Amino acid sequence: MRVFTMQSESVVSKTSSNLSSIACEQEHVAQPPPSKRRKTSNAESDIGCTTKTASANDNGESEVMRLEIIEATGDFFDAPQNTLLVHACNCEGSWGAGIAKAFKQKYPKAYKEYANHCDELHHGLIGKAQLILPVDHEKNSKVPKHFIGCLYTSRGKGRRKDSATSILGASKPAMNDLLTKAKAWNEKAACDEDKIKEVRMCKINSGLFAVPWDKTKAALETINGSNYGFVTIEVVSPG
Ligand SMILES: Nc1ncnc2c1ncn2[C@@H]1O[C@H](COP(=O)(O)OP(=O)(O)OC[C@H]2O[C@H](OP(=O)(O)O)[C@H](O)[C@@H]2O)[C@@H](O)[C@H]1O
Repeated sequence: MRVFTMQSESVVSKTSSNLSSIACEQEHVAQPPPSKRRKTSNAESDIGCTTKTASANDNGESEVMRLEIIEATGDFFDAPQNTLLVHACNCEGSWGAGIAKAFKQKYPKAYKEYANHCDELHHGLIGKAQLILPVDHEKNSKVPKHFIGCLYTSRGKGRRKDSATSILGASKPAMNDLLTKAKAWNEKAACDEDKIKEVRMCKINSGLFAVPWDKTKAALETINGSNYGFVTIEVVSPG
């Protein structure tokens, strides 16, 4: 068991064990085909699977680059290795419906980490995030090396879900928290194969949480991506 801490807070799930097996595998796993991309921002052409990283100016200072949300259509889970897949979660430990149910089916060990985290911290998770390492991935396995990002945007689910205003208010801090954890992970990663290479998200909050996507998108676009080294998030929805 290896716990990666920053400011005395658990940065990644505690049972993200066996990092050595995740670490530095010299794999040559075929990359899935790129999703069909539909540009809805003024991003540079064919930004494709590469998450832009923040750069420094001539004085060596980080430039302020707002988080850019690039929308595409395709299979959300058909993502390259080392992608961080992000979705919104309740704090009750349930991935029982919507895209969360698909996460539970595809990444059962990750689900246990999520559920344990909720058992431990419950509603204290609101506005925070959990970064789960690729615990379902093993060398040469068919399960891709995907990190999972849980944004705790509502305390409850179903009828007990928080108000749209509350969910919206929790979304930006939760994403800030996730990107902080992703940055910290990449800085500590032993080698390139361990790092998060890009960030992919569904239209969080827009389904069962019933918050209009444009509102969540606008809130996330105010984040200074250059603080974290990630300035682009690809949002992939079914075609
Ligand atoms: N299989 C699939 N493949 C690809 N895209 C899929 C998909 N299924 C849905 N989408 C899309 O994914 C976006 C988000 O829609 P969702 O309704 O999932 O999530 P949300 O963020 O509004 O709400 C979170 C709560 O839903 C869960 O349910 P439980 O509480 O567990 O019951 C959680 O645990 C939370 O509590 C929408 O664009 C959907 O079109």
